[in-house]
Amino acid sequence: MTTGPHAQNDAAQPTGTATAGETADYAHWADNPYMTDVRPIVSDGAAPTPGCAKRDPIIVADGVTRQFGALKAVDVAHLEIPRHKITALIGPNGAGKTTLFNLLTGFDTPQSGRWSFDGHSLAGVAPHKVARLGMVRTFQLTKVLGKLPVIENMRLGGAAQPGERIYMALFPWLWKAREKELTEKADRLLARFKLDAKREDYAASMSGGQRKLLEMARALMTEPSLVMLDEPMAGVNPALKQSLLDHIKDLKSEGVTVLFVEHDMHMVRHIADWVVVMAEGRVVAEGPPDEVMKDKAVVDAYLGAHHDVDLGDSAGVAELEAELAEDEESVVGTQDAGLLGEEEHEREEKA
Ligand SMILES: Nc1ncnc2c1ncn2[C@@H]1O[C@H](COP(=O)(O)OP(=O)(O)OP(=O)(O)O)[C@@H](O)[C@H]1O
Repeated sequence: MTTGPHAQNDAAQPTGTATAGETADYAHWADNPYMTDVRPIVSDGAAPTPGCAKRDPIIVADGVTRQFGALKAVDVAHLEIPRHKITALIGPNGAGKTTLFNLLTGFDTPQSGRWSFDGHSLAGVAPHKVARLGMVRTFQLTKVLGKLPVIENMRLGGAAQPGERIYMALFPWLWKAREKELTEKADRLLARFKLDAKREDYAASMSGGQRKLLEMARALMTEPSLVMLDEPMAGVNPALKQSLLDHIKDLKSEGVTVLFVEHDMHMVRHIADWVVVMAEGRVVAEGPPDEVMKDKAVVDAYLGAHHDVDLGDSAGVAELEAELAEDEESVVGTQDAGLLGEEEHEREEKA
């Protein structure tokens, strides 16, 4: 697939060298300039503090607030998302991650603030126009159309915009050519995501993981330069998880910027170049995954007083769960359990 941003960002093309230790499976990324770019993500000399300036931001948000009654769901003073990188947006349940996604993509309107994508101001821009500018998203609960075959879901992802439709009605032969082009693109993407065998199946017949893949494939129909994924791993079985991870890395290797919300800390540690942490609507920490997971504000946001845990380490998390089970103030085992509760729930489901 040829994705949009590459040609237009030649000046920003990374020049880093390949990092050592890549496995044979990932050999095709070893010489890829986007995968091996080692230049700092922050702008010259800046420390990785909440709201820090980036060397090459693709999204810049200022003073974005969203209140539901008395609750300030989002209160982001300043945030920059680095171009050509994979950024994870993490935080406990209710931190405001999805609301921020909704605001940035035009699915919700903030009480205040401004934000831009690739230099275009997006305040007040409708979601379909945001997508046309090159910024697409998926949803926590997939929005594939169950009663339509997979191929139709794909074609809709690249469907004509309202103005284009009138034009096509007047000149049907143009529509035929466009439909052929859309179908070919859809088939290429289905093959890439190994969903081609499901082409004629109703989307409703697919597993949760396959629907996530379909939603991601459909998002790529518009050849975006930024893909925003809301909990891509939720409900995905372990076999498909690896494939999803690889697809996300492939996007990066093509110069696509990825921003994703995720509770799965192993995934965050495995693929994120940068992590932004939200708690109670605010950005409370930012930085490379290894450093952020040790940050006191992050550990506080997730785990209260249990400061000695490495959030990316399964043994550490298991130990913590055992500790919390004994702790009367702990939310483990209740509906507020958040990250740890989800991991426990997933294990129960697998058992
Ligand atoms: N439409 C709404 N009306 C009222 N409150 C809302 C609405 N949408 C979100 N909220 C509240 O805003 C806060 C932030 O919610 P949001 O879904 O953005 O959090 P999140 O970080 O994405 O959480 P999770 O990880 O559980 O998905 C929560 O307290 C939520 O209940």
